[in-house]
Amino acid sequence: MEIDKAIRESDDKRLKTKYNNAIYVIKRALALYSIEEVAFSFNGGKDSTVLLHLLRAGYFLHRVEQSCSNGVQIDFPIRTIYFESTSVFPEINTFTYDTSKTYGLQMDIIRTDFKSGLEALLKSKPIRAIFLGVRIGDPTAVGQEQFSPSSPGWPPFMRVNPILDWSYRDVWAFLLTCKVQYCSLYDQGYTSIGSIYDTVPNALLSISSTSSKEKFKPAYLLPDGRLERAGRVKKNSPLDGTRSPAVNNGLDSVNSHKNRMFTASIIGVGDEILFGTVEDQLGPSLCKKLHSIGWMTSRTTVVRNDIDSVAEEVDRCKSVSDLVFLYGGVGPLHSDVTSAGVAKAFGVRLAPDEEFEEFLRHLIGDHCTGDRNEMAQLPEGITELLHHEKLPVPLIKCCNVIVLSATNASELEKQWDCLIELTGSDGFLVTIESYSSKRLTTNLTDVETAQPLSKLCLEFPDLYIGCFRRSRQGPLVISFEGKDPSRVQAGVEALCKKFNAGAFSEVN
Ligand SMILES: Cc1cc2nc3c(=O)[nH]c(=O)nc-3n(C[C@H](O)[C@H](O)[C@H](O)COP(=O)(O)O)c2cc1C
Ligand SMILES: Nc1ncnc2c1ncn2[C@@H]1O[C@H](COP(=O)(O)OP(=O)(O)OP(=O)(O)O)[C@@H](O)[C@H]1O
Ligand SMILES: [Mg+2]
Repeated sequence: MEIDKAIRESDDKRLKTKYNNAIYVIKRALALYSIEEVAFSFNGGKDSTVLLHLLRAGYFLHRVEQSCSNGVQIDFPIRTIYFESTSVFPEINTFTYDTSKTYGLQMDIIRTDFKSGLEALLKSKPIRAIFLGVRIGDPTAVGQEQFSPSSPGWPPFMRVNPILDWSYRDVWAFLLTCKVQYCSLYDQGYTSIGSIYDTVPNALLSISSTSSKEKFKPAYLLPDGRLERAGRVKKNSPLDGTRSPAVNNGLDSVNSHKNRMFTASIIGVGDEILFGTVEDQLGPSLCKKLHSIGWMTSRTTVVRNDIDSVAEEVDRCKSVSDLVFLYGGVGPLHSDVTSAGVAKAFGVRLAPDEEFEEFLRHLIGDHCTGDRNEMAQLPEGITELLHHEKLPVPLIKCCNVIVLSATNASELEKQWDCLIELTGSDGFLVTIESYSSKRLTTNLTDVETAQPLSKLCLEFPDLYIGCFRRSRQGPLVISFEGKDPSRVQAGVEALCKKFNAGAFSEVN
C-alpha cells in the first residue's frame, strides 16, 4: 500500500508517530462499526485529503489484519459524503470530483446545509460514525476528542477525528512525503479554505511583486501554522487580503481606549506562600510595575496549587480585569497546575502545543519526548506564545490571561521588560499616562483628620486619597494619586488649607 510504504520509508519520526496514532483510531473505528455504518466527510480541503489517504491505508491494514486481503490493492468502500455549496471555490469542487474518480469513492453529494443533510442521510442509511478531518486549532475542534458524539441538537452519530492532534506542519509533511495530489489553491497562497466569500490567500505568504498581480508562496511554506486561518475573513467584514483579522488581533480597540483606565488582577499560585514558608516577592513587585505604567491593580490573590482553586480565581478575574497575571505553578511537576487551571476557567482542554514543545526541547534536551511532555500542554485554541529573543521560552497568553514563569524578582524584571518591549506602545499591555503622586505626613490624630479628609474625597473624586501609618503611635501618612499632576497638587493644597500652617509635611 503506497501510503503506508511512503511513511515507513520516511525518516520523519514525528510524522510516523502521528500516522500510527491516526491509523490506530481508524482501525478501532472499523473494529467498532461495520463498513456500512461508517462514512467519510470529504470536501477537497487539505485536512480531508490527508484523511482520505489515511482511511485508504487504515482500511487496507484493517483488512490485512483480518486476513481478508492478500496484499493486493483493494478499492475503497467507505461511503463518502460531500456537502456541495454554491459558494465553494471551483478549484475545490473540481478537485473533489476528480479525486473521487481517481480513488473510486462512492460519493453522496448533499446540497442542503450540514444539519438537515445529515438528518436525511442518517434516516436513509445505517450510518453511525463519520470520519472528519477536524484538527486542534480549528474553531470547531474545541472540546472534541478523537471519538466525540455529535453535539446536542444534531442527529446522533459518532464523530471520529483521527487527525485531531495533527498540526499544520504534520499535514504538509504527510501530503509531501506521500506525494499525493492536493487542491491547486494551496499552491496559490491559500492555507485554509472556506467559502469564496470568506477566504482569501494568506497575506503572510505574499511575495512582493512589481507586476500588478500579487503573487503568493505555496501553503506548505507558511512558517507558523497557528496563522493558517489568517486568510479567513471575519464574517460581515469587507474582503481585504492585506490586513487579516487574525494578525490585527484587536489592537484597534486598544488604541481607541488609550485614555481609559486599565485594570489588572494578579494571582499567585503557591501552597508555600500560604503556609508562610516562602515570602511572596512577585505580587508586590508586579503591582509596582503595573502602577509605573499607569495601570491599576484591582485585586491580588494567592491560591493553592490546585486546578479548581486556580480556575475559580481566573474565572473571577478575567471578566473584571483588562489583564490577569499569573505566576507560580508553572512546570512539569504534580503541583504545576496553572495551565490546567487556566484551561478549566476558559472551558477548554489542555492540548500539546508543537511550537512550545520545540522551545522546551531546546532548553531541556530530548529527555521529554513529543506528546508525553506535560509542560508542552497548553489551553487549546486560546493560547498565544509571546516570543522575545531574550526569553529562552516564550510567555503564555490565553485571551487576557498572562502566565509568567518567573520565580523571583530578577526573573520577573526580565520577563516584564520583554513584555513591555513586545507590546510596544499600543499592544495589550499598553503604557498609559502614569500616576502622579504626593505624600504628606502629620502628627494630627485620626479623629482630627477624618472629617476634613472625607470632604476632600468628595471634592476630588478623580484622585485616590489614601491613609496609612507604619505604626499606631507614629505619624499618619496621607497619599494622593492621580493622572493629572495639577489636580494632585490642588488636592494637597486644599487639605493643607483646612488645617493650621505646618500641620503637614511632604515626604517621598
Ligand atoms: C459530517 C459533519 C458533522 C458535523 N457535526 C457537527 C456536530 O456534531 N456539532 C457541531 O456543532 N457542528 C458539526 N458540524 C459542523 C462543523 O463543526 C462546522 O461548523 C463546519 O465544518 C463548518 O466549518 P467552517 O465554518 O470552518 O467552514 C459537522 C459538519 C460535518 C460536515
Ligand atoms: N462541505 C463539506 N463537505 C464534507 N465535509 C466537510 C465539508 N466541510 C467540512 N467538512 C469536514 O470538516 C473537516 C474540517 O473542515 P476544514 O475546513 O477545517 O478542513 P479542510 O477543508 O479539510 O482543510 P482547510 O483547513 O484547508 O480548509 C473536513 O476535513 C471535512 O471532514
Ligand atoms: Mg475547509
